[in-house]
Amino acid sequence: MPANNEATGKVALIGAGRMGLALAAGWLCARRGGLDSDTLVIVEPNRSDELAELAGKHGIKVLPTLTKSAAAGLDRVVLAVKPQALPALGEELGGKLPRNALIISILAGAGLIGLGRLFPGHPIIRAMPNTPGSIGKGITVAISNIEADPPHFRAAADALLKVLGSVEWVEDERMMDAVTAVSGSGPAYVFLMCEALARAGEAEGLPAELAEKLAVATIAGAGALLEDGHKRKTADAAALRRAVTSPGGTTQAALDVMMAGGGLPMLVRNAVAAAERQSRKLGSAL
Ligand SMILES: NC(=O)C1=CN([C@@H]2O[C@H](COP(=O)(O)OP(=O)(O)OC[C@H]3O[C@@H](n4cnc5c(N)ncnc54)[C@H](O)[C@@H]3O)[C@@H](O)[C@H]2O)C=CC1
Ligand SMILES: O=C(O)[C@@H]1CCC=N1
Repeated sequence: MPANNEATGKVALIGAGRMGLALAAGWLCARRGGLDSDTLVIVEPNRSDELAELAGKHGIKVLPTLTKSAAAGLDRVVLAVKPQALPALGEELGGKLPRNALIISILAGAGLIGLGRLFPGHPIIRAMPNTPGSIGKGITVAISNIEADPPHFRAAADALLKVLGSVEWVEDERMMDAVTAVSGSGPAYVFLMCEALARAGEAEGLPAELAEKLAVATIAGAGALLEDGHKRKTADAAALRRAVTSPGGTTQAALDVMMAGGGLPMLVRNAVAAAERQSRKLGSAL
């Protein structure tokens, strides 16, 4: 791969499900991505309508499996299959990839050592994005193996991952399972909260459509306010929560219920611990 010129080489995306499609859509967006039909190949055995539409619009080749000719000249290979599919994928790709091709894995649990066994000698980056990345509002945390230490590898990965939003780098791989549990899975916790808030509104007599509208607007608005307070360093989540909570008021009544006996903080603590354990378990099975 040419040093300091991260966007010139050929990229293969292996697996175009939810996350793979979000990545590909970002790369093919002229303003953000910089890849085109000459530089991107997608490997996906199950063509969804979304994939067919995206590939058709940009003239991207979609292959059911990576051929030797498509692998020639690749400098970055992004793995976006389920962790359970990784061992078979290692065998499928083994020997086909150019020796110095950078492997970028977004698989939950899959550690650098295990990936290194499947792709020996390759520079490898383990990354954990999240679904808000599909609208450029995600956050990805990444770590590289020793072979990918030279800065141009990180720059090459950054260029691909940044289409999803911001990218943070860590040096201690043990953090990746916690990252997966917090920001990788985290959107689901917020969506569950939204579902629960809408259902509670309905239970209090609101029409379903209005309850859902209120729940969505409240979560989206609170998120935007939180992000603004964080960026401008004016208010954190606790300060914003206190600003809603009048003494003896309605919010206090609700928060008393949410905090009773450890309440929501303890539930979230236990939930994140379960996700972190599951990430390690997925990794140890590889
Ligand atoms: N969905 C999420 O919120 C996040 C998922 N991840 C990770 O991203 C990876 C993909 O997740 P999703 O996109 O949600 O899954 P998905 O199931 O939507 O997509 C996986 C795709 O891989 C394809 N596939 C399977 N075997 C293949 C092979 N040998 N070659 C090429 N393609 C193959 C499947 O047909 C499928 O379309 C997982 O490892 C997950 O841990 C990471 C961060 C967030
Ligand atoms: O649930 C999962 O395993 C994946 C990883 C993070 C979000 N989804």
